[in-house]
Amino acid sequence: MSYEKELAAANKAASLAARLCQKVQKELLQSDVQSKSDKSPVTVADYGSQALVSFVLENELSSESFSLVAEEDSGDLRKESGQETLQRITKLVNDTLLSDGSFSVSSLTTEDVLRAIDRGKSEGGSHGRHWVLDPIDGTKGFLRGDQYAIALALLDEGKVVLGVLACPNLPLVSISGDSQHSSHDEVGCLFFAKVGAGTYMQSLDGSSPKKVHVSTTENPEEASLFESFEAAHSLHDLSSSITKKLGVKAPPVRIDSQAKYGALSRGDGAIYLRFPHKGYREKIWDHAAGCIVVTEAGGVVTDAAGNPLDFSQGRYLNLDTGIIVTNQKLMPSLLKAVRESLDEKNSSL
Ligand SMILES: Nc1ncnc2c1ncn2[C@@H]1O[C@H](COP(=O)(O)O)[C@@H](O)[C@H]1OP(=O)(O)O
Ligand SMILES: [Mg+2]
Repeated sequence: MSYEKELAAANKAASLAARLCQKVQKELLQSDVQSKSDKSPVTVADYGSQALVSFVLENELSSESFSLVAEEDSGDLRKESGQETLQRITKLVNDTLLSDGSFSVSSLTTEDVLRAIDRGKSEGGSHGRHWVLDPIDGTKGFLRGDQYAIALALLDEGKVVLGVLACPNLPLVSISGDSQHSSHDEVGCLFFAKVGAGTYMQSLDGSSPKKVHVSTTENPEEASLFESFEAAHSLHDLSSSITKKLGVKAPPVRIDSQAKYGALSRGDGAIYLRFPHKGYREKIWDHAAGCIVVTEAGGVVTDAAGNPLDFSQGRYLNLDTGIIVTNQKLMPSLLKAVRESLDEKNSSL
Protein backbone atom coordinates (compact mmCIF):
# COMPACT_ATOMS: atom_id res chain seq x y z
CA MET A 1 0.00 0.00 0.00
CA SER A 2 1.63 3.30 -1.02
CA TYR A 3 -0.68 5.80 0.77
CA GLU A 4 0.47 8.37 -1.81
CA LYS A 5 -2.96 9.95 -2.28
CA GLU A 6 -3.61 9.95 1.47
CA LEU A 7 -0.29 11.69 2.19
CA ALA A 8 -0.96 14.40 -0.40
CA ALA A 9 -4.42 15.00 1.10
CA ALA A 10 -3.00 15.08 4.64
CA ASN A 11 -0.28 17.58 3.67
CA LYS A 12 -2.83 19.81 2.02
CA ALA A 13 -5.27 19.59 4.96
CA ALA A 14 -2.61 20.32 7.61
CA SER A 15 -1.10 23.19 5.61
CA LEU A 16 -4.47 24.86 5.18
CA ALA A 17 -5.29 24.35 8.86
CA ALA A 18 -1.93 25.96 9.71
CA ARG A 19 -2.89 28.97 7.59
CA LEU A 20 -6.17 29.31 9.50
CA CYS A 21 -4.41 29.01 12.88
CA GLN A 22 -1.74 31.56 11.92
CA LYS A 23 -4.42 34.09 11.05
CA VAL A 24 -6.18 33.58 14.38
CA GLN A 25 -2.94 33.67 16.37
CA LYS A 26 -1.88 36.92 14.70
CA GLU A 27 -5.20 38.59 15.50
CA LEU A 28 -5.15 37.14 18.99
CA LEU A 29 -1.74 38.66 19.69
CA GLN A 30 -2.62 41.97 18.10
CA SER A 31 -5.77 42.38 20.16
CA ASP A 32 -3.87 41.19 23.26
CA VAL A 33 -6.75 38.94 24.23
CA GLN A 34 -4.19 36.81 26.03
CA SER A 35 -3.98 39.13 28.99
CA LYS A 36 -7.76 39.18 29.30
CA SER A 37 -7.71 35.38 29.41
CA ASP A 38 -10.53 35.23 26.90
CA LYS A 39 -10.07 31.80 25.34
CA SER A 40 -12.63 32.19 22.55
CA PRO A 41 -10.20 32.87 19.68
CA VAL A 42 -8.37 29.66 20.60
CA THR A 43 -11.60 27.77 20.48
CA VAL A 44 -12.26 29.32 17.11
CA ALA A 45 -8.90 28.10 15.79
CA ASP A 46 -9.28 24.61 17.30
CA TYR A 47 -12.72 24.14 15.79
CA GLY A 48 -11.80 25.82 12.52
CA SER A 49 -8.72 23.63 12.09
CA GLN A 50 -10.71 20.46 12.80
CA ALA A 51 -13.53 21.43 10.42
CA LEU A 52 -11.06 22.30 7.68
CA VAL A 53 -9.00 19.12 7.97
CA SER A 54 -12.14 16.99 8.08
CA PHE A 55 -13.59 18.76 5.03
CA VAL A 56 -10.36 18.62 3.00
CA LEU A 57 -9.83 14.89 3.69
CA GLU A 58 -13.36 14.08 2.66
CA ASN A 59 -13.11 16.24 -0.43
CA GLU A 60 -9.68 15.04 -1.58
CA LEU A 61 -10.27 11.36 -0.90
CA SER A 62 -13.92 11.33 -2.05
CA SER A 63 -14.66 8.81 0.63
CA GLU A 64 -18.04 8.87 2.30
CA SER A 65 -17.09 6.46 5.01
CA PHE A 66 -13.81 7.70 6.42
CA SER A 67 -13.27 7.56 10.16
CA LEU A 68 -11.73 10.46 12.09
CA VAL A 69 -10.58 10.41 15.72
CA ALA A 70 -10.18 14.05 16.72
CA GLU A 71 -10.13 16.19 19.83
CA GLU A 72 -13.10 18.55 19.42
CA ASP A 73 -16.85 18.06 19.12
CA SER A 74 -19.56 20.51 18.17
CA GLY A 75 -21.62 20.31 21.40
CA ASP A 76 -21.02 23.89 22.57
CA LEU A 77 -21.39 25.33 19.07
CA ARG A 78 -24.90 23.91 18.74
CA LYS A 79 -26.06 25.86 21.81
CA GLU A 80 -27.64 29.30 21.54
CA SER A 81 -24.54 30.79 23.18
CA GLY A 82 -22.28 29.24 20.52
CA GLN A 83 -23.92 30.80 17.48
CA GLU A 84 -21.64 33.80 17.16
CA THR A 85 -18.54 31.62 17.51
CA LEU A 86 -19.94 29.21 14.92
CA GLN A 87 -20.39 32.08 12.45
CA ARG A 88 -16.79 33.16 12.98
CA ILE A 89 -15.48 29.64 12.51
CA THR A 90 -17.50 29.21 9.34
CA LYS A 91 -16.11 32.46 7.92
CA LEU A 92 -12.56 31.45 8.83
CA VAL A 93 -12.95 28.06 7.14
CA ASN A 94 -14.48 29.57 4.00
CA ASP A 95 -11.85 32.33 3.78
CA THR A 96 -9.07 29.76 4.11
CA LEU A 97 -10.54 27.48 1.44
CA LEU A 98 -10.98 30.47 -0.84
CA SER A 99 -7.37 31.56 -0.30
CA ASP A 100 -6.21 28.17 -1.61
CA GLY A 101 -7.99 28.51 -4.89
CA SER A 102 -8.10 24.78 -5.62
CA PHE A 103 -11.55 24.22 -4.14
CA SER A 104 -14.53 24.55 -6.38
CA VAL A 105 -17.03 24.51 -3.51
CA SER A 106 -19.11 27.55 -2.89
CA SER A 107 -19.28 28.43 0.79
CA LEU A 108 -19.73 25.88 3.55
CA THR A 109 -22.78 26.53 5.70
CA THR A 110 -22.69 26.51 9.49
CA GLU A 111 -24.38 23.09 9.32
CA ASP A 112 -21.58 21.80 7.03
CA VAL A 113 -19.02 23.03 9.57
CA LEU A 114 -20.79 21.32 12.48
CA ARG A 115 -20.97 18.09 10.51
CA ALA A 116 -17.29 18.29 9.56
CA ILE A 117 -16.28 18.79 13.21
CA ASP A 118 -18.43 15.89 14.38
CA ARG A 119 -16.73 13.54 11.97
CA GLY A 120 -14.05 13.47 14.65
CA LYS A 121 -16.09 11.34 17.05
CA SER A 122 -14.74 7.99 15.89
CA GLU A 123 -13.42 5.62 18.53
CA GLY A 124 -10.55 4.37 16.33
CA GLY A 125 -9.39 0.84 17.09
CA SER A 126 -7.44 -2.01 15.58
CA HIS A 127 -9.50 -2.62 12.42
CA GLY A 128 -9.72 -0.60 9.26
CA ARG A 129 -8.44 2.92 8.65
CA HIS A 130 -8.77 5.83 11.04
CA TRP A 131 -7.48 9.36 10.64
CA VAL A 132 -6.21 10.84 13.91
CA LEU A 133 -6.16 14.61 14.41
CA ASP A 134 -5.10 17.15 16.99
CA PRO A 135 -6.34 20.37 15.36
CA ILE A 136 -4.15 22.48 17.67
CA ASP A 137 -1.65 20.63 19.78
CA GLY A 138 -0.07 22.85 22.44
CA THR A 139 -2.96 25.22 23.06
CA LYS A 140 -1.02 26.97 25.81
CA GLY A 141 1.86 27.65 23.42
CA PHE A 142 -0.61 28.93 20.85
CA LEU A 143 -2.00 31.39 23.43
CA ARG A 144 1.48 32.59 24.36
CA GLY A 145 2.42 33.11 20.71
CA ASP A 146 4.89 30.22 20.97
CA GLN A 147 5.03 26.72 19.48
CA TYR A 148 2.00 24.65 18.52
CA ALA A 149 1.28 22.02 15.86
CA ILE A 150 -1.47 20.66 13.68
CA ALA A 151 -0.96 16.91 13.98
CA LEU A 152 -2.58 14.46 11.56
CA ALA A 153 -1.93 10.73 11.19
CA LEU A 154 -3.49 7.71 9.53
CA LEU A 155 -3.91 4.36 11.30
CA ASP A 156 -4.33 1.24 9.20
CA GLU A 157 -5.16 -1.97 11.10
CA GLY A 158 -3.96 -0.33 14.32
CA LYS A 159 -0.59 0.88 13.00
CA VAL A 160 0.39 4.46 12.17
CA VAL A 161 1.14 4.46 8.44
CA LEU A 162 1.53 8.17 7.80
CA GLY A 163 1.87 11.33 9.81
CA VAL A 164 2.03 15.05 9.16
CA LEU A 165 3.06 17.80 11.59
CA ALA A 166 2.50 21.42 10.62
CA CYS A 167 4.48 23.65 12.99
CA PRO A 168 3.76 27.27 12.00
CA ASN A 169 6.17 28.88 14.50
CA LEU A 170 9.08 26.44 14.32
CA PRO A 171 12.24 27.98 12.77
CA LEU A 172 13.45 26.25 9.61
CA VAL A 173 16.92 26.13 11.19
CA SER A 174 17.90 24.01 14.19
CA ILE A 175 16.61 25.02 17.60
CA SER A 176 18.86 22.76 19.68
CA GLY A 177 20.60 24.40 22.63
CA ASP A 178 24.00 24.72 20.96
CA SER A 179 22.88 26.61 17.86
CA GLN A 180 21.88 30.24 17.88
CA HIS A 181 18.61 31.23 16.30
CA SER A 182 17.11 34.64 16.25
CA SER A 183 13.73 36.25 15.89
CA HIS A 184 14.66 36.90 12.25
CA ASP A 185 14.82 33.22 11.36
CA GLU A 186 12.21 32.07 8.89
CA VAL A 187 9.54 29.97 10.61
CA GLY A 188 6.89 27.47 9.51
CA CYS A 189 7.78 23.79 9.02
CA LEU A 190 5.85 20.88 7.58
CA PHE A 191 7.11 17.40 8.51
CA PHE A 192 5.66 14.34 6.85
CA ALA A 193 6.39 10.63 7.03
CA LYS A 194 5.09 7.49 5.41
CA VAL A 195 5.76 4.00 6.67
CA GLY A 196 8.96 2.64 5.08
CA ALA A 197 9.60 5.85 3.14
CA GLY A 198 11.40 8.13 5.60
CA THR A 199 10.59 11.58 6.98
CA TYR A 200 10.74 14.83 5.05
CA MET A 201 10.58 18.48 6.01
CA GLN A 202 9.66 21.47 3.91
CA SER A 203 8.69 25.02 4.69
CA LEU A 204 4.98 25.64 5.10
CA ASP A 205 5.35 28.03 2.17
CA GLY A 206 6.01 25.01 -0.03
CA SER A 207 9.78 24.72 -0.60
CA SER A 208 11.04 21.40 -1.95
CA PRO A 209 11.06 18.70 0.72
CA LYS A 210 14.31 17.50 2.25
CA LYS A 211 14.81 14.12 3.88
CA VAL A 212 15.60 14.44 7.59
CA HIS A 213 17.27 12.15 10.12
CA VAL A 214 17.46 12.08 13.90
CA SER A 215 20.75 12.86 15.60
CA THR A 216 23.09 9.86 15.46
CA THR A 217 25.11 10.82 18.49
CA GLU A 218 26.10 8.08 20.92
CA ASN A 219 27.61 10.56 23.30
CA PRO A 220 25.18 11.88 25.92
CA GLU A 221 27.47 14.86 26.45
CA GLU A 222 26.54 15.98 22.94
CA ALA A 223 22.85 15.23 23.36
CA SER A 224 20.27 17.75 24.44
CA LEU A 225 16.84 17.11 25.87
CA PHE A 226 13.45 18.38 24.69
CA GLU A 227 10.56 18.51 27.12
CA SER A 228 7.25 20.31 27.69
CA PHE A 229 7.35 24.01 28.32
CA GLU A 230 4.53 23.51 30.82
CA ALA A 231 5.68 21.95 34.10
CA ALA A 232 2.10 20.77 34.61
CA HIS A 233 2.44 18.48 31.55
CA SER A 234 5.63 16.64 32.45
CA LEU A 235 7.79 16.13 35.55
CA HIS A 236 10.80 18.33 34.90
CA ASP A 237 12.60 17.08 38.04
CA LEU A 238 12.36 13.50 36.88
CA SER A 239 13.77 14.24 33.42
CA SER A 240 16.54 16.25 35.02
CA SER A 241 17.47 13.28 37.22
CA ILE A 242 17.43 10.97 34.17
CA THR A 243 19.58 13.18 31.98
CA LYS A 244 22.04 13.79 34.82
CA LYS A 245 22.48 10.02 35.22
CA LEU A 246 23.02 9.72 31.49
CA GLY A 247 25.63 12.48 31.43
CA VAL A 248 23.75 15.09 29.39
CA LYS A 249 25.44 18.48 29.82
CA ALA A 250 23.17 20.90 27.96
CA PRO A 251 20.19 22.54 29.67
CA PRO A 252 16.77 21.24 28.55
CA VAL A 253 15.03 22.85 25.57
CA ARG A 254 11.42 23.47 26.61
CA ILE A 255 8.87 23.93 23.87
CA ASP A 256 5.18 23.17 23.47
CA SER A 257 3.46 20.53 21.39
CA GLN A 258 4.53 17.83 18.95
CA ALA A 259 6.89 20.40 17.43
CA LYS A 260 9.30 18.55 19.75
CA TYR A 261 8.93 15.38 17.65
CA GLY A 262 9.45 17.41 14.48
CA ALA A 263 12.58 19.12 15.80
CA LEU A 264 13.96 15.79 17.01
CA SER A 265 13.35 14.15 13.62
CA ARG A 266 15.77 16.59 11.96
CA GLY A 267 18.45 16.14 14.63
CA ASP A 268 17.85 19.21 16.83
CA GLY A 269 18.57 17.62 20.20
CA ALA A 270 18.56 13.87 20.72
CA ILE A 271 16.12 13.06 23.52
CA TYR A 272 12.48 13.82 24.35
CA LEU A 273 11.08 12.80 27.73
CA ARG A 274 7.45 13.11 28.81
CA PHE A 275 6.32 12.11 32.30
CA PRO A 276 2.82 13.42 33.00
CA HIS A 277 1.57 13.79 36.55
CA LYS A 278 -0.20 10.78 38.05
CA GLY A 279 -3.62 10.05 36.63
CA TYR A 280 -3.18 11.80 33.25
CA ARG A 281 -4.17 9.63 30.28
CA GLU A 282 -2.43 10.31 26.98
CA LYS A 283 -4.61 10.60 23.87
CA ILE A 284 -3.63 9.05 20.56
CA TRP A 285 -3.83 12.38 18.67
CA ASP A 286 -1.11 13.82 20.91
CA HIS A 287 1.48 11.29 19.68
CA ALA A 288 0.45 9.41 16.51
CA ALA A 289 1.83 11.88 13.94
CA GLY A 290 4.90 12.73 16.05
CA CYS A 291 5.69 9.07 16.57
CA ILE A 292 5.93 8.16 12.87
CA VAL A 293 7.74 11.40 12.04
CA VAL A 294 10.48 10.37 14.51
CA THR A 295 10.58 6.63 13.80
CA GLU A 296 10.76 7.10 10.01
CA ALA A 297 13.66 9.50 10.65
CA GLY A 298 15.52 6.68 12.43
CA GLY A 299 14.42 7.34 16.02
CA VAL A 300 12.73 5.16 18.63
CA VAL A 301 9.59 6.00 20.62
CA THR A 302 8.60 3.85 23.61
CA ASP A 303 6.93 4.02 26.98
CA ALA A 304 9.04 3.96 30.14
CA ALA A 305 9.15 0.15 30.05
CA GLY A 306 10.63 0.21 26.55
CA ASN A 307 7.44 -0.93 24.80
CA PRO A 308 6.35 0.66 21.53
CA LEU A 309 3.22 2.86 21.74
CA ASP A 310 0.02 1.02 20.83
CA PHE A 311 -2.39 3.24 18.88
CA SER A 312 -4.94 0.48 18.30
CA GLN A 313 -6.86 0.63 21.57
CA GLY A 314 -9.23 3.52 20.96
CA ARG A 315 -8.90 7.21 21.76
CA TYR A 316 -6.40 6.72 24.61
CA LEU A 317 -2.92 5.22 24.89
CA ASN A 318 -2.42 2.69 27.67
CA LEU A 319 1.10 3.43 28.79
CA ASP A 320 3.61 2.39 31.36
CA THR A 321 4.39 5.72 33.07
CA GLY A 322 5.73 7.98 30.33
CA ILE A 323 7.05 8.45 26.82
CA ILE A 324 10.70 8.40 25.86
CA VAL A 325 12.18 9.23 22.49
CA THR A 326 15.75 9.06 21.24
CA ASN A 327 17.97 7.43 18.62
CA GLN A 328 18.74 3.69 18.46
CA LYS A 329 22.22 4.07 19.96
CA LEU A 330 21.24 6.07 23.03
CA MET A 331 18.03 4.14 23.78
CA PRO A 332 19.54 1.30 25.91
CA SER A 333 21.40 3.66 28.25
CA LEU A 334 18.46 6.08 28.35
CA LEU A 335 16.08 3.26 29.31
CA LYS A 336 18.46 2.21 32.06
CA ALA A 337 18.64 5.77 33.42
CA VAL A 338 14.82 6.01 33.25
CA ARG A 339 14.43 2.79 35.21
CA GLU A 340 16.92 3.85 37.88
CA SER A 341 15.39 7.29 38.30
CA LEU A 342 11.87 5.88 38.50
CA ASP A 343 13.00 3.34 41.13
CA GLU A 344 14.60 6.13 43.17
CA LYS A 345 11.49 8.25 42.88
CA ASN A 346 9.22 5.38 43.93
CA SER A 347 11.38 4.38 46.86
CA SER A 348 11.40 7.94 48.18
CA LEU A 349 7.59 8.08 48.29
N1 LIG B 1 -1.95 17.65 32.83
C1 LIG B 1 -1.45 17.32 31.66
N2 LIG B 1 -0.42 16.45 31.60
C2 LIG B 1 0.11 16.11 30.41
N3 LIG B 1 -0.31 16.60 29.23
C3 LIG B 1 -1.34 17.45 29.24
C4 LIG B 1 -1.94 17.86 30.45
N4 LIG B 1 -2.94 18.71 30.16
C5 LIG B 1 -2.95 18.83 28.82
N5 LIG B 1 -1.98 18.08 28.26
C6 LIG B 1 -1.69 17.90 26.84
O1 LIG B 1 -0.35 18.14 26.54
C7 LIG B 1 -0.27 18.47 25.17
C8 LIG B 1 0.73 19.55 24.96
O2 LIG B 1 1.91 18.97 25.34
P1 LIG B 1 3.20 19.79 25.56
O3 LIG B 1 3.32 19.93 27.02
O4 LIG B 1 4.20 18.85 24.98
O5 LIG B 1 3.07 21.08 24.84
C9 LIG B 1 -1.61 18.91 24.74
O6 LIG B 1 -2.08 17.96 23.84
C10 LIG B 1 -2.41 18.90 26.00
O7 LIG B 1 -3.68 18.43 25.79
P2 LIG B 1 -4.76 19.31 25.04
O8 LIG B 1 -4.54 18.99 23.58
O9 LIG B 1 -6.02 18.76 25.56
O10 LIG B 1 -4.46 20.75 25.38
MG1 LIG C 1 -3.04 18.09 22.02
